[in-house]
Amino acid sequence: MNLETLGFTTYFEQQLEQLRAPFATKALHVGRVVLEHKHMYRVITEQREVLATVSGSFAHEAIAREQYPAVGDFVLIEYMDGEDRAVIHALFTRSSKFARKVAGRDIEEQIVAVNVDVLLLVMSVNDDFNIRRLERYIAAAWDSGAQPIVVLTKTDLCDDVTPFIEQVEQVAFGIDVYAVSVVTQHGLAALISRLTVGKTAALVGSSGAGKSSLTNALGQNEHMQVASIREDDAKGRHTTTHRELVVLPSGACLIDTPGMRELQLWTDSDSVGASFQDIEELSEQCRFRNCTHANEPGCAVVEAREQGVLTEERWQNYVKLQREAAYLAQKTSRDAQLAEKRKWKQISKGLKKKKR
Ligand SMILES: Nc1nc2c(ncn2[C@@H]2O[C@H](COP(=O)(O)OP(=O)(O)OP(=O)(O)O)[C@@H](O)[C@H]2O)c(=O)[nH]1
Ligand SMILES: [Zn+2]
Repeated sequence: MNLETLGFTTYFEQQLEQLRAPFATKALHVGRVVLEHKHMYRVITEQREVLATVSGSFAHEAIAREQYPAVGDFVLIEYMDGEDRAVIHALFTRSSKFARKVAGRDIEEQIVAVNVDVLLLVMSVNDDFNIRRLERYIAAAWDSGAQPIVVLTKTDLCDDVTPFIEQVEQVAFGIDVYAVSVVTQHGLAALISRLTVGKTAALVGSSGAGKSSLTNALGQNEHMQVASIREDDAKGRHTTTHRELVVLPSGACLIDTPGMRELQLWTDSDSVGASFQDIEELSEQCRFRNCTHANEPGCAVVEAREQGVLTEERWQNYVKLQREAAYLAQKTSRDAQLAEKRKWKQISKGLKKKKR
């Protein structure tokens, strides 16, 4: 598998020399993480597939969880002699990142996939069709750095997809919409033509939206099987797992991880704004620059709502997402402050000990 097929674009190539420099005496290879085990990574290189762990100094320098490799990452690895094992020495800077909130008191980011170029927002045209949910996904996509694409599935189940596409286009500015059916194959070729060599795509969408069916339809005759990998666990039992990054016959890579499938919002106010450009544009027409769109005179947002140009549902969803983004921003900075405080406590404790 050559590096280009693995999605190693000029963005990553440009980092190579600098990243390699500190390891001049080592024979390093570029690889891509296709699966994350506990403290172990399945990595594909031009030559082979290996199981890799991070080096001691890598672990020493990685403080936050997000500094560890994730599915989709490019890494510099060193093969271990005579085994299909390797050591990860360095991580390439990511082009995009998907994270979710981890349940618990502290809000921690858990990375679910990285280096995704195209995010396929999968939604069916039957009972799963939900414009408000789509708005959330679009905000998350812009936030990550990936380009969103809407994929409406199961078109064979409705007589006319036009009204669905029109509804989507009203909330998805500048985003391409594809309507497909895996039953009739309708629209698949057009979607596949977007998934070319060097691109990495990922799927999000609710349960039953048709993600697995779509993956199978896109992955026919694939080079790198979605098929299971047999391995032995710590107790010597055979287990099977799946690669979470595969190369499609069209040449693109496809990431499909459980975390990605149930992606939640981890977003900021800017990306909410990016997916509600109509509201941002209206705000600029308000008489007062710091208009809260509540009851100020000359408010363009209120006017648009009254005239029905801006629907009540869309406005409410915008307010809700902004509130969530504000809450997260506040919570994150408070957690960061507390962490900083703890760190200095540790340091001053250490100093006191030394003095004694
Ligand atoms: N009629 C029709 N049914 C479809 C189509 N695509 C998927 N389905 C059906 O929809 C159901 C759900 O599809 P899946 O591909 O399993 O959905 P999913 O998004 O992977 O669901 P999770 O695995 O729960 O996340 C299955 O019964 C599929 O057979 C389609 O194009 N047309
Ligand atoms: Zn206003």
